Parts: sequence; C-alpha cells; structure tokens
Amino acid sequence: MNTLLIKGCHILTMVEKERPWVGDILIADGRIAKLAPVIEASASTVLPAKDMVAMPGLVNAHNHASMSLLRAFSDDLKLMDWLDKKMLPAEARMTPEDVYWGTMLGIAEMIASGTTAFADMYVHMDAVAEAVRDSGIRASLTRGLIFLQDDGGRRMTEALDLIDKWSGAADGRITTMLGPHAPYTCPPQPLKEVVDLARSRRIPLHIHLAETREEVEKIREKYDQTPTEYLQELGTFHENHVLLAHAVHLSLEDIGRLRGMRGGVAHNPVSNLKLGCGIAPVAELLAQGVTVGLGTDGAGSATTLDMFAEIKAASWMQKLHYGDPTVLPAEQVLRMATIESARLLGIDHEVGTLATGKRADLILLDLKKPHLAPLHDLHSLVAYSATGADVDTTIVNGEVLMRDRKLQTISWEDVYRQATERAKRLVAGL
Ligand SMILES: CSC[C@H]1O[C@@H](n2cnc3c(O)ncnc32)[C@H](O)[C@@H]1O
Ligand SMILES: [Zn+2]
Repeated sequence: MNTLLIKGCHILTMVEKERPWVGDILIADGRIAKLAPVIEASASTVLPAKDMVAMPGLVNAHNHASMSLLRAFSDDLKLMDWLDKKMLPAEARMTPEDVYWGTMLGIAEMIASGTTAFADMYVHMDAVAEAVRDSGIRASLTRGLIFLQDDGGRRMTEALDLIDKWSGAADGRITTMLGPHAPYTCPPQPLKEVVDLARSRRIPLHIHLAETREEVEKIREKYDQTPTEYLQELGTFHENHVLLAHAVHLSLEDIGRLRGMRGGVAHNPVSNLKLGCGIAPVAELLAQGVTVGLGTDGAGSATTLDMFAEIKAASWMQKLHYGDPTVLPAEQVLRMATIESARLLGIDHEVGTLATGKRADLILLDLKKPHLAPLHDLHSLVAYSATGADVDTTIVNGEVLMRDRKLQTISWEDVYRQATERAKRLVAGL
C-alpha cells in the first residue's frame, strides 16, 4: 500500500472551533489515516514539513477554467459587452483541443496556488474532464446551457452525455451538475425543463444569478420579477441542490427566498470588483443560514485563479461594506474557501477539513518567508498574509500533484507552449 507521512507541521484542520496544533499526518490509500502530535510509523514516502502549515486544499466553487486562454485579452468593459462582444465570439472558435489545453493552464495555476477541487461550467466538457483526469485534480463539471439560439437540443444532449459518461470517473474525482447559464440566457420553458429533470434525476444545478444591475433590470422588464424570484417561480429551489454563482443583487425578500435552500452561494469577490458588479450581501445570507463558499469565476474576469486573493477580497470587502472589521473574520473566510465551498460541490463528506477517513486533499504552505513571520495567529496569517505562491505542496486523493513548487503530473513546458499558441488564434481580429 502507498503511504505518505507528513512530519512536524502546523495543522489547521478547519474543523469548527479546533485550534491549530503541531503534529504529523499519515496518508494511506488516498485517505487521511491518522493525525496525531507524533506518528511512529514507517511510510513509503516521508515529507519533512517543519515551518509549514498543512490545511485542507482550497475549493474553488465557481470557475470556467479554460477561460484562462482569454486572460487579459479584454478588460475594463461592462459585463454584457465583455460577454457578448469578446468572450462568446472567442469561445465559439474553441475546439476541444483548445479547451483541453486551456483547462490544463487553469489547472496548473490552481494546483500551484493550493486549489484541490473546483466547480466548472463551460463548453467541450469532455476535454475539460480529460484534463481533470490527466492532472489528478478534483472537479464538479457542468455543460453551460445558453438557450438563446436554437441548436436542436444539441447542448442538452451534451449536458446529459457528460453526466452519464463522467460522473464518478477518475477514482471518484469527477462529479457533475446541470448548468443552465443564467436567468437572462434561459427562457422559462427550457429552464423549467432543466430544473424538473435535475429534480427527477437528483442532479445538482449550477447557475449564475443576479450578477449585475443590468440583469435585474432585464428580468424585471421581461417577467416583472427579480432574478431570484424568477428561479423560485420555476421551482428551481424545490428539492434541488443549487450552486448559485455571484448572487450580488438580492433584495431582502430574495434573501428570504434562499433561506433553507439546498446548496448555496459561490461568492466571487474579485470578479465582482473587477467588473464593477457590486458587493454581495454575504453577511445577510450567512445570517439566514445560507451556505456561502468562494470561487474565482474565470480568469477572463478574475484575472487569476488564486483563491488566496478571493479570501482577502471577501473578508475585506464585507468589512468595508459594513464599516465593521469584525465582519467575516479570518477563520470564517478560510472555512468559506474550504469546507463551505466543498458543501456547495456536494463533496463535504469527502474533503474540506482534515479528519481521519477523509480523502487526502491538502496543501502545505511554506511559512519561512519574510511576509509570513512571525507567527501569532495562524488563521490570520494564512487568510490575510499568504498568497498562492506560498504553497509548497499540493496533494489530491493522496497523490502529490506539486512538491517544492514543481508540478508533478503536468508538463508546464507543454501547457505553456500549447496555451500561448492557441490563445493567439482565438482572439485574432476580435
Ligand atoms: C456556456 S459556458 C459558461 C459561460 O459563462 C461565461 N461567463 C464567464 N464569466 C461569466 C460571468 O461573470 N457572468 C456570466 N457568464 C460568464 C463564459 O464566458 C461561458 O460562455
Ligand atoms: Zn461565471
């Protein structure tokens, strides 16, 4: 049996209220076999980890990984212009091979910055699944469904094929969802069909919601409803597990509509800042018991997939919004990036905290850096001072995907060459 012993690290289990402590972690058969102050066991591999922090891998609850090909191609635009005039035309040119290499680029960045699982919505999802399988990361995959042009049901067939073919694949690292893109791209009839199908087949849903004021105005004009009301009236929240991306523009009634929902909200603060969308009512959602996790959105808007940037932005935006530094403290925002995001992906029974029996999805952060000394409060240090570049080691399902900052399952030279060449072609003349 393959075993891995991590020795002498600071341990942040992210189990609620558990304080950090120093000890060893034994991994066997892809799972955490033991956590203790000292483990006297022989192991196939021993990782000395003094001056490092072990914590659960970060879970990016909303992404479009292959959009990394469109990073810094078109910035400083309003969301609808950015999407309609730049992103969608570039994406229409993408082949499955482009999406494979674009996803690999996104995954390389995620592994290098401590993300061990992500929720993705995109096109050519077989290629995304292949990249997840080949790289060793964990993901929940969704074929994005935009119903504005008739395509004879092709997209829906692709969405269901993805679910049939890839659910539980790659040693259980791949799970799937159904992904109607957003209220403004999904008219009532096809959206209701997707929602009902999700309920009858118990498939989780992943959808953008209430990202901009413009979206709220559009839905008001068309249906005389808020976007959240629109989803509710179609039965979206009835029994379904729903992963809502953004949820920035919610009325008090909308927040009430989400109380008791299964699933919850993926908050994407950097993307919301960059696109000038607004500040999501995170504190109010939490007060109503809604699960709130963290995501980056695609690098086309967020610019990077570094979840440590999201952790800082989430906490500091809420503090600024409420004029109150006690809002979203360090430990809580770290829980949002780990166990709460895992809940949104429906994998919290397997990952999101460090505990015996859970899958070994964890990262080691190197604390021996000028900006990470001295050590007073580990939650604060990790949430507010660390960046993705401080991640030394990334492990998923017990497999080491990065060690000493070197990617182990991905050839960075190949990804760099493929991604840079393909990206040029995708945006030429746009
Ligand atoms: C049809 S696959 C998913 C689709 O979503 C687009 N997208 C990326 N970022 C955002 C965002 O912030 N709001 C709405 N839609 C977004 C992406 O370009 C794909 O076309
Ligand atoms: Zn998105």
